[in-house]
Amino acid sequence: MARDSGSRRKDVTELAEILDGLYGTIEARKGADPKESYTAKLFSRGIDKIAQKTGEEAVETVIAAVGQGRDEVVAESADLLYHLLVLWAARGVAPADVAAELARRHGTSGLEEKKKRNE
Ligand SMILES: N=c1c2ncn([C@@H]3O[C@H](COP(=O)(O)OP(=O)(O)OP(=O)(O)O)[C@@H](O)[C@H]3O)c2ncn1[C@@H]1O[C@H](COP(=O)(O)O)[C@@H](O)[C@H]1O
Repeated sequence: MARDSGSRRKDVTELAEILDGLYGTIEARKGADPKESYTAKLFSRGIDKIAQKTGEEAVETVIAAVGQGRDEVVAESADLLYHLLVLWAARGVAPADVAAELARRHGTSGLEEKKKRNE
């Protein structure tokens, strides 16, 4: 059964808090020992490797979406979100930057926006 908007808001707030905490942990791993931390290992390998891993996780998520169960979609989505946050941190993008961009788009139809882009 679909969750009501109050429950959905609570879920989204919880997700935002988790992502914010995870982003803080990721930032704190900059300069940490790559032998002690997977995040530090990714940072030490540079943006090309981080981008490659993020792409792989995106592909694994869509493969799960079309051919696997809900649990696999959830697990691959968590991997993807983690790697996306590492990519943001590597490029100096804060969650607030993406939130602002989504807020700016909110209420504008995707089709309308596409039309403006092609004008
Ligand atoms: N959420 C995650 C998370 N999700 C996925 N992963 C790692 O992402 C990797 C993906 O697996 P792959 O098999 O694709 O990659 P791999 O073979 O290990 O790596 P490559 O050799 O391909 O580079 C696994 O090692 C996972 O453990 C994560 N690693 C860390 N976190 C979070 O980051 C925090 C900090 O972790 P550390 O930096 O390791 O302390 C942890 O407390 C977690 O909260």
